[in-house]
Amino acid sequence: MELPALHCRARQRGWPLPASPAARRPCESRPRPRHRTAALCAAVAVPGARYRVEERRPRSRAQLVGQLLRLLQGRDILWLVLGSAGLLLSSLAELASPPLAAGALFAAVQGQREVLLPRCLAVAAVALLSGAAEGLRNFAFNMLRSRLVAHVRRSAFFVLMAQELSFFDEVDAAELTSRLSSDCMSVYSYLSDVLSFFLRAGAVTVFSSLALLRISSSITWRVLLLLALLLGCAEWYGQVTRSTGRRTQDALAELGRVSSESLQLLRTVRALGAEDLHRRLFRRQNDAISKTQRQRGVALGVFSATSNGLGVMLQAVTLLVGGGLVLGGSMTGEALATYLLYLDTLVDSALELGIEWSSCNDALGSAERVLGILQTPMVRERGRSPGASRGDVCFDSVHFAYPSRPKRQVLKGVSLKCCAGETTALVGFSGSGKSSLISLLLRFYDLKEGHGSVKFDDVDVQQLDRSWLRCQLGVVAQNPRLFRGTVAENIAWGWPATRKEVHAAAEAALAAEFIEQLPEEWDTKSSVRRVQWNSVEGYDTVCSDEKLLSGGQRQRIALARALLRDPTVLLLDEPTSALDPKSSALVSQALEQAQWSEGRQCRRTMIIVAHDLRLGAVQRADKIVVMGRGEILEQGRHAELLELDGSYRRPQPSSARLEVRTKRCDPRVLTGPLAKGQTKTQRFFLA
Ligand SMILES: Nc1ncnc2c1ncn2[C@@H]1O[C@H](COP(=O)(O)OP(=O)(O)OP(=O)(O)O)[C@@H](O)[C@H]1O
Repeated sequence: MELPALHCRARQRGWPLPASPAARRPCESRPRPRHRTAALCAAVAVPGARYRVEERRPRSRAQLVGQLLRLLQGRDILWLVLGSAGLLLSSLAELASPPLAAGALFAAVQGQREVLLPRCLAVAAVALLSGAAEGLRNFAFNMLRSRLVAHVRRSAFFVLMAQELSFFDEVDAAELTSRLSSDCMSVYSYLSDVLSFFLRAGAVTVFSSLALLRISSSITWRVLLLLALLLGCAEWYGQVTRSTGRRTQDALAELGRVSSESLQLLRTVRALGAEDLHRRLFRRQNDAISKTQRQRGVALGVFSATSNGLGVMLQAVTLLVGGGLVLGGSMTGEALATYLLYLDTLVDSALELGIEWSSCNDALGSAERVLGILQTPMVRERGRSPGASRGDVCFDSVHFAYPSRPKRQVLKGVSLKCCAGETTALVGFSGSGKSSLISLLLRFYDLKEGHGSVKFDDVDVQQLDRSWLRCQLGVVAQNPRLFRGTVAENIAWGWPATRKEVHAAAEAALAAEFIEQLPEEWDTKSSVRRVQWNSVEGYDTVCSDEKLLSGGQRQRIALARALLRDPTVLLLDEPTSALDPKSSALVSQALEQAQWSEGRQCRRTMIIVAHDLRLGAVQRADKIVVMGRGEILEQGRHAELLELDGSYRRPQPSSARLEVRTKRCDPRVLTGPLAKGQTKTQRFFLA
């Protein structure tokens, strides 16, 4: 059968085709209970495994199939049994049909009216049975696939969400996103190919070969020789499909990365005048995809020509040898007709088998990657949740290196006590480890044993429940990010709050005034909220990251977010960086106001990371800690440090000051050639 006809037939039957994995149908399934997801993850988890996803790939195909089958539970088994029953019935019906059809044909040729009708009825009955069995097979396997893919995708997402931040330092988030979307779909095609289509084609190939051997072994060995050639050809085509498919997937992933980065950072791209560079990068990947598609097209052309030629040759050889046997009287005409019909079935199924073998291997690769995610151990440990907290923070001889750069010591024996209700300002050179201290307190990273400890209310943070700990700590990051949603939703993100509480938090963060003046833009989702909350204010304006709001406004929304949770400790990482003096003054005022907790009727502990030493909150801090190269250089109150006449009084030029100087001097001096032995810094100061 011709390849396009084969594809067309496959499409009619709802089988997936190897050339267009992307076009395969998406699948949905009913949500399942949580414990099921945990069970799925546990089923494939390898205890004690390292973080890298690739390192834990299963070694053999059998292991992989075993792992996929272990994902089947409960009702999945029922769908599997039903699908297999349909598969068996449809294969048997396909095998029963050639002798019945040949019998009916010969009854008509020989004028045997009395047997013609029953034979035709038998052909019709087998066709009906085959149709029903096909329907059952497709329906049951489709149900199975969609349920399983939804489980796998959800489990993979939950596993990723449960990872520590250090996991994402080591793997590419874009790659993980691609695995979640495209590879989960490929698991779907894997199941579709192997369980439904591939097994059926395999069964029909074996049974029809046996039937051919039974009818005439002398024709069959010649046929099988030619068939081996045909299978070799299909295997070659499969290899080409596999390698071009893999290259296309890689190029598509890169194309997605380039295009999303270009569009997300369009402002920066424009400001740098780098549009041409981005066009070139995009074109390179796009051309790579076209090239692999062209190679695939050539291979398809060669394969269809060869397979059609070999198919015709098979029939010619059968007619030649079989015709001789019929003329010699050692074979009946009916047997030859049955043989030809079986041959057609065999060629069809053998070609399908050859083609699907390759797409099955492709999908197996994807399944492997997805299972790699599922094998990543989740952080499950539950620590203590002591109830109320005071807000004492203590860093005790902390030595720390990021897991992705284990040789670079970021903190070298830092000891620091931040008493409850006091404000501590961490100042110092860029890269000296200030934000790393905050990350350790938040348990974004854990200290290794013997590398000191971080204590919250005199308890090592590693013994505390992460969620409880993070509820006690309110964070305003250096560059706060907003989610797509209304301003009110953004303030209450992940926290059950009433509208009144959202307003109070916005007021405490001095954000209420600008929020109320925001334009009212609605989308369907927020208009639901509008009815619920009966509100028509700027709080329902839809915003998203870096859209609509300025840096200072986003920082105040982040402060409102933190205050809504009424934490005992406020962690502020560069709260006024990149703000103009007016916004900076507003945020400073908001911070001063934010230190008093109305709910707890006490002062919060505040830890401020700052470059701007003029910030009121820094100068008024109970303790100012000056850091340099992972160590504490000096600490004390503002006046004490000024008196000390050390790093605090005469800091190295910070990035902000560098910026001011850069604006004043001739840019050519900064970009011109360096004198012999001169560093860029020396050139800058000379300028
Ligand atoms: N996720 C990470 N993985 C590896 N290294 C990191 C990571 N985050 C920060 N670092 C490195 O740790 C060092 C300290 O960084 P940190 O952000 O703590 O400094 P900082 O004092 O807060 O700097 P800045 O004032 O510029 O924000 C830097 O050398 C930085 O390159």
